[in-house]
Amino acid sequence: MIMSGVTMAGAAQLLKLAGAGGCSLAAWGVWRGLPDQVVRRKLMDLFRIGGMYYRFQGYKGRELRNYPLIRRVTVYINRTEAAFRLPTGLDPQEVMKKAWLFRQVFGATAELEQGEDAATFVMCIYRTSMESYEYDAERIGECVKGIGLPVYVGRTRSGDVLYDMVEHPHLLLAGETGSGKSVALRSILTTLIRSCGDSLELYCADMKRSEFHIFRDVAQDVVMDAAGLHKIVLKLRREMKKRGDLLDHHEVAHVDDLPKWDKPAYIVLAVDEVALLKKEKDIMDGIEEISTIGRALGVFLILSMQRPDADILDGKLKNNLTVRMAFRHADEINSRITIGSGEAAAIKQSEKGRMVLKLNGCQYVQGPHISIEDARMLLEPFKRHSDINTLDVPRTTAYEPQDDNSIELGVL
Ligand SMILES: Nc1ncnc2c1ncn2[C@@H]1O[C@H](COP(=O)(O)OP(=O)(O)OP(=O)(O)O)[C@@H](O)[C@H]1O
Repeated sequence: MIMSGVTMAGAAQLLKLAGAGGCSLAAWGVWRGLPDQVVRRKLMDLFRIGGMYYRFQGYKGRELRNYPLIRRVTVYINRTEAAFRLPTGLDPQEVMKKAWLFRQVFGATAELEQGEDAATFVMCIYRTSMESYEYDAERIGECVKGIGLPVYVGRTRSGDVLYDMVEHPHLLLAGETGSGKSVALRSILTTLIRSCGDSLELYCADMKRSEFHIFRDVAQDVVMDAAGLHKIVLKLRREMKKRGDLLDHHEVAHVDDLPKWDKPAYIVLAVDEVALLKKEKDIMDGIEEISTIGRALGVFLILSMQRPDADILDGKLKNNLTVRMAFRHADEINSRITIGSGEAAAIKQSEKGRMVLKLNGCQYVQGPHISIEDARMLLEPFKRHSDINTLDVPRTTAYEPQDDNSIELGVL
């Protein structure tokens, strides 16, 4: 419900002052104090401080500035909205990069959204902050129904956020210690396991040796050190070679286009604290290779790290990790490495599980909370009671490649 740009009380006060012939200065003072006017002034200051204007030369070479045009400021019961349009020549990316500044000026509940028309933006200042909430397996199960490889991210004020890994393949989670990465990984993997069943083969590598043990006997393999991960990477490399041959044999470009009887399961490799593998060149090369060719072959990555490490994220791997979840970052520089803007540094320490999701633009999302005990209970029905590792078992498919020895074990 709209309360109107000029609040009722404010308008009444304004009229009273004007009607009584009260000094116009007082009326001006009241007008300036109206919520929408305060927002307009603060926005103009923000454009100035943030250099969000188009600079051009005027008469006698004088520098002139063309600022964004504030089209409206509307005060609703639960939020205040301000819409503005950029002047021609000002790059919208420059504004998106400085989205953190809107939170700094208007508080933690301010969010910036880019309109369909690239030059229009809407900033919302909500009255309440996004609340944390518990993982509800039944509801989330309903939400993700029908999605091939669903990643349930969390909630914004306008509803649930989820996506299909098949369309947006490789994911990076980054954030400082205690920001909520492990809980998010737990929730994402629990949802994947529960919704995909046999169409998913999960491999987990926990470099911190902290909690992936809950996926033992559910995932195909859970390893806690570099040597174990090295073996998995080698297996996946062989599997990718097989799948490449399979696509070639059926003359299709993606595993989803294979006939049903010959379609392999999706593979997800989740690595917690990948930065600890920085010196393991073989493993990092293997991970980079998956990020490059895995998509069409149905092999996907979920990587997490505390500090976004520029060495690891430089180059190919960073470009291939198309979806990023940036939990609280220590500073703007780190946040820029992860999502290309400083927004993740504006997340407060108390906002556990809050992230900036970079997927077709950036948005703030609150992830659900799930305890280790609850995850263990939800995974119980999916436990294998024998020790079958499917990549070791020959697949019974219609097509079996003849030459499978072209990749030497031990050499990546
Ligand atoms: N979505 C959430 N909702 C509410 N509380 C959360 C959420 N996520 C995390 N927390 C709280 O924050 C604490 C730390 O979270 P978590 O262990 O996931 O951090 P982390 O980023 O993995 O830290 P580290 O890198 O040190 O392992 C949790 O024990 C939990 O109490």
